[in-house]
Amino acid sequence: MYHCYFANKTKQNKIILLILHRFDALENMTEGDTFLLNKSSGKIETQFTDFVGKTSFGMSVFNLSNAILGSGILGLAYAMANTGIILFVLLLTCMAILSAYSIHLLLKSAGVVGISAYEQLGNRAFGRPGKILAASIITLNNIGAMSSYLFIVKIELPHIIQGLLRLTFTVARQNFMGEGINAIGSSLYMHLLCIYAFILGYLGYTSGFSLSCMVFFLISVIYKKFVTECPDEHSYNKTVPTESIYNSTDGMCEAKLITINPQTAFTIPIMAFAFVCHPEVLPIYTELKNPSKKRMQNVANISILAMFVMYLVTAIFGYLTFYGNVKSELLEMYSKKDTLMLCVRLAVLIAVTLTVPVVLFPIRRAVLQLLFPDKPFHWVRHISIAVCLLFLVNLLVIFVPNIRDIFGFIGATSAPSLIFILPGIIYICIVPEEQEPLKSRPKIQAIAFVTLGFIFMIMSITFIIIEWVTGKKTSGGH
Ligand SMILES: NC(=O)C[C@H](N)C(=O)O
Repeated sequence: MYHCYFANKTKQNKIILLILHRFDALENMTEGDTFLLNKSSGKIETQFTDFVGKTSFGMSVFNLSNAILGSGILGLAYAMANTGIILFVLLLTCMAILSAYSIHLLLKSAGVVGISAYEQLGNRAFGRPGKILAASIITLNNIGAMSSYLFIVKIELPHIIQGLLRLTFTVARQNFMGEGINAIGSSLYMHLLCIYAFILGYLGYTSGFSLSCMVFFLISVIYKKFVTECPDEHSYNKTVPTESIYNSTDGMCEAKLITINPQTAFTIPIMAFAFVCHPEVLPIYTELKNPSKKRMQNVANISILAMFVMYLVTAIFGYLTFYGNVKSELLEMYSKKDTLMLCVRLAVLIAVTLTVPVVLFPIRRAVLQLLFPDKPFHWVRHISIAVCLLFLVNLLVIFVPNIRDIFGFIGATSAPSLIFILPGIIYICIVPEEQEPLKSRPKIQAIAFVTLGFIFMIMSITFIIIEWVTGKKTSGGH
C-alpha cells in the first residue's frame, strides 16, 4: 500500500518500504496476533509470524534510554532542592528499581499471552474497557511528554535565536516568538510524521545522537557548578564575576540534606515522569534481535541504570550550583549570554526534538487502536490524527504557565498508572492461577506494587492540588 508513494524505488526507498511493512504489521496487529510459540521447548519465542526483530542489543539500549530520557531531567534539580540530597537519592533509587520491576511484570505478562503492545495487554486482562483505559492513559502521558518538549522549545528557542543574533527582546516578544516558533516546529514535526521518520529501528541512530546531546548537557552542568557562584544573600541582578542574576534569600545558598516544603509534593511526580518509558518497552522488545525476556530485561536494566546515573549527576550538580534558587526548568537558570550555555540549549533542543517522534508513535498507535481498531493504513487518517494531536499540544503549551505543572499533573496521574498500577493489575490477571496462585510470592508482590501505585497517586494528586490552591507558586526550593 505504500508503493504508490515511492514511484522511483531507489535503494534507500526500498529500505524505507521494507521498514514500513514491518512497522505496519506491528501497528495493525490485533489481539489475536501472537508471538510464535515454540511448542517443542514449551517456551515462548518472542518472534512475530511475519517478521523477525533486527535491532541489536546496543541499539535497543539506545532506543529505550532515549524513551526514558526527556524533559524530566530538567526538573530533577528542582526536585532535589525541595527534598534535600539524602531524601532525593533515596527516592530516585527506589523509583529506578520499581521502574525496572514494572518492566519485569510487563515482559512476563507479554510472555504468557504473547502480545506486543501495552493496550493489548489491557485488552487481555479486562477486555475492551482495559484496552480503552490503557490507550487513554498512554495518550495522556505522551501528550504530557510532548507538551513538555514543546514547552522547552517555546522557552529556549527564543533565547537561542537571541543569542545567535545577539538581539535583546522584551519578555512579551519572547513569549510571542516562542509561540510562533512552536507553530512552525509543529508543522515541521507533521512533515516528519508524513514521511514516517519515527520508525523505531530507524530511530536508533538518532537516539544515539540525542543521547550525546544530553551527555553534553550533563558535562556542562558539572562544569558550570565550578565556575558559577551562588549569589550573595539578598543580591538581585548583581553583576559579579559569576553569571548569577537571580534573587536570593537567607539559606538559599546552602545544600540541605533533608528538606520538606509545599513543593516537595512535586518530587515523586517529577521522578515518575522522568522514568516513564513503559509504553515503548514492548515495541522495542518486538524489534530486538534474538529476543528473549531475559535479554530484554537486561536492555531495560542497563538503560534504567544509565539514566539513573545521568539523573543523579544532573540533579546534584544543578542543585549545588543554584541551591534553593533553582527553577523547575534547570536551563532557565543559566546566563542567556553565555556561549557554552547557548550550545547546551541548542543540544537539549535537538535531543527533545528527536524524542518527539518516539513519544508520538505510541499516541498514534493508541488513538488508532481506540478509534479505528480494524482499519488498514490510510494516510488521511494518519495525517488527521497528527494535526489534531499537534493542535491540542500547542494549545496546552500556550496556556500552561509552568513546566512544573506539566510534570506534576502527568507525573501524578498517568505516570503511576503506567509504572505501577497497570503492570501490576495486568500481571495479576494475565498470569494464570495454576501457574502462580494469588497467594504466591510474585502475585503478593504485584498486589503490593499496585497498592503502592495507588498510594503515590492519591498522595501526589492531593498534595499538588493543595499546593495549587494555597501555594504562592514560588519557583525556587526551600
Ligand atoms: N516519555 C515520558 O513519558 C517522559 C520521559 N520519561 C521524560 O523524561 O521526558
